Amino acid sequence: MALNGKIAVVTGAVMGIGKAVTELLLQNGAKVALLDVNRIAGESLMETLKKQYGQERTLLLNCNVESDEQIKAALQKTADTFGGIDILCNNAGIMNESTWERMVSINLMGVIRVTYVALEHMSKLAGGRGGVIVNTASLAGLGPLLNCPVYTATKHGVIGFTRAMADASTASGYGIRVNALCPSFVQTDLFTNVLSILRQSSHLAAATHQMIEKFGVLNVSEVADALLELVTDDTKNGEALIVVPNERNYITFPSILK
Ligand SMILES: NC(=O)C1=CN([C@@H]2O[C@H](COP(=O)(O)OP(=O)(O)OC[C@H]3O[C@@H](n4cnc5c(N)ncnc54)[C@H](O)[C@@H]3O)[C@@H](O)[C@H]2O)C=CC1
Ligand SMILES: CCCCCC(=O)CC\C=C/C=C/C=C/[C@@H](O)[C@@H](O)CCCC(=O)O
Repeated sequence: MALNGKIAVVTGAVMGIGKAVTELLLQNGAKVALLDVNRIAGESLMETLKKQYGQERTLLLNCNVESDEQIKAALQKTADTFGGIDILCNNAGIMNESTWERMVSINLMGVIRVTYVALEHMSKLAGGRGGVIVNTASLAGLGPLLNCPVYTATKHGVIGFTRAMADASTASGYGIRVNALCPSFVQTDLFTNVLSILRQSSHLAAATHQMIEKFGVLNVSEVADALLELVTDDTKNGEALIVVPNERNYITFPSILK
């Protein structure tokens, strides 16, 4: 998929990975609707983006992915403003085991909610143009993080949902590719906050620090570049792309499960 003129929706767009993804999509000619709950950071980012990319290529929408009503309004506003939706980056997520039900509602259910509303705009069966959906999972979606079992579960769920939706799209003729991005640790506020929590209490802090040592810490640009590959490579559907520093690999799932 060539990005010039394409219309993208990014959730969790104003900080961290989502901000890097938004900027890379804009650099490649796309228009971007930024969906987030952080108004202050969003308005500050929009000032920068409008100076760099003009007034017409970005749209900031206050949208909590826990709210079906807010999601429907945001995607309708995007379609009305830009003329449709071609790309969806389900990126919004948190890591807080002490509010695990909210984490499930955002990390997994949020991906499901936004995907289902986006199908009404993107699917060729609904009059859409087709397109691509990339869900930000995690390396913790492929293997367990012992200090955050519920976070692990949400990311495993994102990958399972991604692969099932990819197969459903192919079988149904939606014209939409659906892929998952599985980064290791990434230098963002989410990661910094986790480290501060570990310092305070977790008896599993040592094990987590060992994993950080083992897998390394990515910068957000490396993650955004990997997402761009999933967006632009029309051969990719139902894939899970692992991203670690200086390396990217597509996971091969057991053939019995294909
Ligand atoms: N930072 C890391 O080490 C890794 C992060 N990930 C995943 O990447 C995604 C982005 O994480 P980061 O950029 O690190 O986090 P971040 O905390 O830097 O940014 C997350 C963004 O999502 C927004 N957000 C949070 N809850 C929301 C909601 N209910 N509705 C709409 N927006 C909401 C926040 O306001 C923020 O702008 C998450 O899904 C996370 O699980 C995956 C692997 C590693
Ligand atoms: C705890 C902070 C979570 C931050 C957000 C993330 O999603 C980071 C995920 C990064 C890495 C996850 C690694 C998971 C590894 C497991 O699959 C397991 O293989 C670890 C085994 C480690 C070892 O070999 O000892």
